[in-house]
Amino acid sequence: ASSVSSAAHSSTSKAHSSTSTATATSSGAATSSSVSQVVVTTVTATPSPSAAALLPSQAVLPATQAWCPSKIFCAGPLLQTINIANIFVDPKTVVDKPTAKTSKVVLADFAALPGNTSLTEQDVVNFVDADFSGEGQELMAVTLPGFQQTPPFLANVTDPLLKAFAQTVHGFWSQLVRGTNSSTLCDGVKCESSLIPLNHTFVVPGGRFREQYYWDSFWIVEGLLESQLFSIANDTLQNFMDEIEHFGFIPNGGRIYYLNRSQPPLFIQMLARYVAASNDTSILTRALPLAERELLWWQTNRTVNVVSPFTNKTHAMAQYSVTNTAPRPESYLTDYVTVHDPTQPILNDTQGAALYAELASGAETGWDYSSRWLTATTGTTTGTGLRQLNVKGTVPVDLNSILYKNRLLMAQLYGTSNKTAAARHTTAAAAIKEGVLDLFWNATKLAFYDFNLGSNARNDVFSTATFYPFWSGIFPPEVLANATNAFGAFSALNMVLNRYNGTMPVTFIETGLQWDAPNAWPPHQYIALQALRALPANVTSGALPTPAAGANTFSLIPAGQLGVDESALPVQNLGPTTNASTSGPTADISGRGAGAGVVNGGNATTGGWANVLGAQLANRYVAGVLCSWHATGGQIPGLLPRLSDAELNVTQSTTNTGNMFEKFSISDIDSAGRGGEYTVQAGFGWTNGVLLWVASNYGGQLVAPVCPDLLALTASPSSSSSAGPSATAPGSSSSPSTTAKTGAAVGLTTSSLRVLGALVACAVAYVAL
Ligand SMILES: OC[C@H]1O[C@H](O[C@H]2O[C@H](CO)[C@@H](O)[C@H](O)[C@H]2O)[C@H](O)[C@@H](O)[C@@H]1O
Repeated sequence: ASSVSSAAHSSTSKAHSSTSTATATSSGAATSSSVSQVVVTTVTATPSPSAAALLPSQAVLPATQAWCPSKIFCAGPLLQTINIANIFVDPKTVVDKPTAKTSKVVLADFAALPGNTSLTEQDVVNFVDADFSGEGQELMAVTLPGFQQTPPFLANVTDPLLKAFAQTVHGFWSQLVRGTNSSTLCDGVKCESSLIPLNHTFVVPGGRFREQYYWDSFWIVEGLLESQLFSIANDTLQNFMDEIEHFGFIPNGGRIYYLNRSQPPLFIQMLARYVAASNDTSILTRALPLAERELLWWQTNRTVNVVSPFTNKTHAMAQYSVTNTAPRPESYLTDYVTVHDPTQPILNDTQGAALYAELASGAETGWDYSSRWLTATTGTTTGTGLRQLNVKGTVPVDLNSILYKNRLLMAQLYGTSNKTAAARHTTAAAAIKEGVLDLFWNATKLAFYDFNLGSNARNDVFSTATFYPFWSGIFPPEVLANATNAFGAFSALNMVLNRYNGTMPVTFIETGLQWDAPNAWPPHQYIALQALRALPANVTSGALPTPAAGANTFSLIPAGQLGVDESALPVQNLGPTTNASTSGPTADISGRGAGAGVVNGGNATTGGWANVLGAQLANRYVAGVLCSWHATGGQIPGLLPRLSDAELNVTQSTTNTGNMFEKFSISDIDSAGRGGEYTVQAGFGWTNGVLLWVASNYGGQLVAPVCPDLLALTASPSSSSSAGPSATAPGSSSSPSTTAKTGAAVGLTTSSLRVLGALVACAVAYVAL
């Protein structure tokens, strides 16, 4: 890097709300040419009312984790004490702060704090302020090399507003591209940091996710390739290759506290997409041996033999399974509370350790957390739900579909250059495919479900994981047999498009977990779209089925597929005091017929049912991203005026310039998803990547959406969803919602953690007595 100037806003704690700006100069470790000014952190300090209060007593420390030896950033007395003090809104903040002093001095300062019985929150605040610096300070923004204002894919987008929006999103890469700042990087002596320094430029998801993430990068790379930012895509791959070389696998994210786990293994898919888009086959010399190594890691560390109760055949299948007996450092308080929850039965050390392993395994899935991983789906508050995690007892359909596709891509990438290796991967793929069809496919319900090792049967939670085998090219014989069955496998998506304003939710179960209803995530819209595109033409060329008179699109779904009754489906609001009906013909808020009248579904599309659903979902995705961005302050000069302050006040966005959210909602298109253990993040890598991919691939079919009227939203008391055209006027102007919107934060945050923290304090005190 030639010139460097990085400004990092470092908010320290809730009790001390000062903000500092550090300017650093460096030669930089990033490969790109120059560095621009950027704010790299997002945490807002909030004053605590209880700074003078004594800290609650603590549970016994968990075992030290061999994989995470830092006495500062890994499980141990220092991290537990800071978390018990609960001085940050987000427990990830402190583990992303490099120390301001040597490790030795930090540990000595910690040891010098008053003993547990007289330690106050203010003592901990003072300690953190004195001994740690700003989170994310080891990273710097870098200027994108080869950035084109008008990349070729924009020519595919015909609607002028959407063309301009896609171009705006293309410009957002500059806000998310990072390099390691060698001048602020800790050497482990002068200071210590949790960052895994990377040699090459990378793109972060955004918000609290300040580092490179594994599976997020797949959708980021899809977008980078549309933007023709080939060198950044290459850099991303080089970083992953460095990690495989160094660690033997790709960690969840670029911090040492992620080193006990991976994430959905999409490196080979990124590699194949990069080679196809750039024609740069030279990368394969380094990449193929390392891809082999990654596959071997999954085979050695994450594979179980499953004897099928259906065919009695034995299949070697992959699962997410992490060895871990302590809270995740980045979610320390959350995990600690889950294990020590006083409203739940007391767990002994072995049970607590097993639950910590489940929590880490859940994070490895990328779907942290979901009813997919629970042994039961009742009693579903976050606390009680997570007690029921059964990730290690689950064989997931999406993971095995990804590995199947990885094997096929490896065979393709070797091609004729190494026929033996190609044949080996083709054989491995065939074995996985056999296992996927045997263990996960339910030929009656026409859907794929995870396999439960405990019950030796398929689970019945229907989720977007059902689309992964289709995306990877695995088609059950029933689907290949006829169009009715093929549609049946996608009939839930058809129902969503007709019955709701938003996109495909993860599941139809509302648990408060972020990978459940009502949340709809960008990666899954992409997978569903790709699954539709992958279906063979002979089963997709017919018209979109329509419900019988008096029925709605729920009736087109095979019996039992969703695992929930129609009356238990999420509700769609139609106005301040009106919900769509939960049964009968008016439960569909759209018009009927092949593509006609689906809210924000674009113009009627010609072609078979899969094309129609694809175009509708693509339009719906763009509607959700654009409307929520506009509702939080986004504007496009000359095409999309900024909303008035009165309107932006509804989303608390009067000083904002538009959020690209990480997750969305089945029913709201003007706000983000909700729930989970951290507040909704904006940025956002995969949202942008999928938006650009959709713009490129569906550009001619995209029509500017009708966004909800925000002022109408303030008209009424609380409700969970918003904003949709009324049932009588599909596709027309918006109708009101009842939700107080927020452009920034939703979910289990400080106050709920404080309450839980207090409960835990009581419980621990009680146990101590
Ligand atoms: O800090 C809690 C958890 O946060 C991450 O998970 C979520 O964000 C990731 C980045 O966008 C995404 O890859 C993942 O699917 C999300 O659920 C992190 O990956 C977890 O390991 C972490 O514990």
